[in-house]
Amino acid sequence: MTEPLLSVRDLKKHYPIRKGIFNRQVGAARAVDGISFDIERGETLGLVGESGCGKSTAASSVIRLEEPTAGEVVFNGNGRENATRNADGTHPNDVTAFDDEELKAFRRGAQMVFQDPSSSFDPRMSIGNAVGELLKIHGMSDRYRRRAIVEDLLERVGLSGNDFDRYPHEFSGGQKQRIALARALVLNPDLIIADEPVSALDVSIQAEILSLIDDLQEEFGLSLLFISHDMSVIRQICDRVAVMYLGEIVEIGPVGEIFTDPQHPYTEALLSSIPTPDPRASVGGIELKGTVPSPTNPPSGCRFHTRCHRVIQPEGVDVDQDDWRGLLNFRESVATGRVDIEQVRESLTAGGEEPTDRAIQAELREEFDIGDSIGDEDLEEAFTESVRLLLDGNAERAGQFLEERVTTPCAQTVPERTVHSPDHESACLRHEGRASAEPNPADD
Ligand SMILES: Nc1ncnc2c1ncn2[C@@H]1O[C@H](COP(=O)(O)OP(=O)(O)OP(=O)(O)O)[C@@H](O)[C@H]1O
Repeated sequence: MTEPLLSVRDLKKHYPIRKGIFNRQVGAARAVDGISFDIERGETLGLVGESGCGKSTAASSVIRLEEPTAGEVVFNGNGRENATRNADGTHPNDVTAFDDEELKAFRRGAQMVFQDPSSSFDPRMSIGNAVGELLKIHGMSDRYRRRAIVEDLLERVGLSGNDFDRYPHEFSGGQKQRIALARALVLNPDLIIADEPVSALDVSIQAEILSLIDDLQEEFGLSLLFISHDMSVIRQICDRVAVMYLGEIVEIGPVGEIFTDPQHPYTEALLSSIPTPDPRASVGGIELKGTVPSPTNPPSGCRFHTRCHRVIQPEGVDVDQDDWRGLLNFRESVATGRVDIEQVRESLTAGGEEPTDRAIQAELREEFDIGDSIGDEDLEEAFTESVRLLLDGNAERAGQFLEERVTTPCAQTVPERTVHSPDHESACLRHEGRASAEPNPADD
């Protein structure tokens, strides 16, 4: 078996949070919190997730635009193929340990393309010089040779060699992204990391650029790490996809399988948000409410449990899943002081309704999508009793009461990775008991 071009193991990037006059560290934003994946030669791996999941931080940590907090990034390109581990277990191709010279060489072999092509160019530099700049930096002093290489590349990305002397403002967004691709290719890299390369472009132009990336990948034998928040873009361009949520990879597998047989509820929810003519690929109707929580204080257990539509019910309980989700949301809102009984009273009165205790309870049921009666005596009692405590002005006790009575395993246990088929893994407690993935050596 050939070695992957890139092997990322347990990569972490934690940003320190500092406070006070002594700038003391009081916590950390765990933007990337232990991710592992490989990219084979010629392969495109997608990294998908909502805004704030840590995709860009992952990309810039891989390429060392940011210094990773921990983990290993083994890059076997640039003539560094077939290296073996050192006796002390470190790897000679570990980018995180490269010195300046090795880093410079690595940056020849791994290039980045960013979302906004407009801000990636100096408006005073011709696009030919912008594309050729890296050749100069990396030692090619013959400017006629540089020009010939750049003109050829401009043609390969669908522009003309005659565009060499033109300036960025003379080009559209799509054309600028073509120029950015030419610039990324000029040093003949093995890997391109593209961070949302089409999301700033019109939909009609997106397809053209995706198809260009596809062609270039084939022509140049490139590997790609392709970052996007958009599942439909991922489907068009990627071979495999890693789904990222709050600093972690929750599912990884071949694109075809992930689209037809998603295993993690977060993947289902992302898929559900794209319109598709293929009924097999649609898991419609799942609404991802709210936003990704802060990585400073991620939820316990499975990080997705606070938004998950499949969150597990306690042993022996079998109530309507929407009621269960609603009850957990209610518990969370009470715990964080976001249920304001006075406000409910006022809004009932403003609507011409008498704010009786019963009306307030009904209003809360509606607000949290909890049915008229939860089909489990204990849970129904937990709800009504906590509302009674809130009505009595005892919010703290209501919070404690719900915490004791409304619990899900998903908040308590960190899910292990489960293998569904070769190459397809996810981390969800619902699959516990099925074959676990081989332990990741970097997790030790
Ligand atoms: N320098 C920083 N200091 C503290 N927190 C940061 C820093 N940079 C990013 N973060 C936090 O890390 C998390 C991940 O951010 P990141 O930009 O990597 O996510 P993303 O998935 O790429 O989202 P987007 O598509 O919006 O860029 C976010 O919560 C963000 O606020």
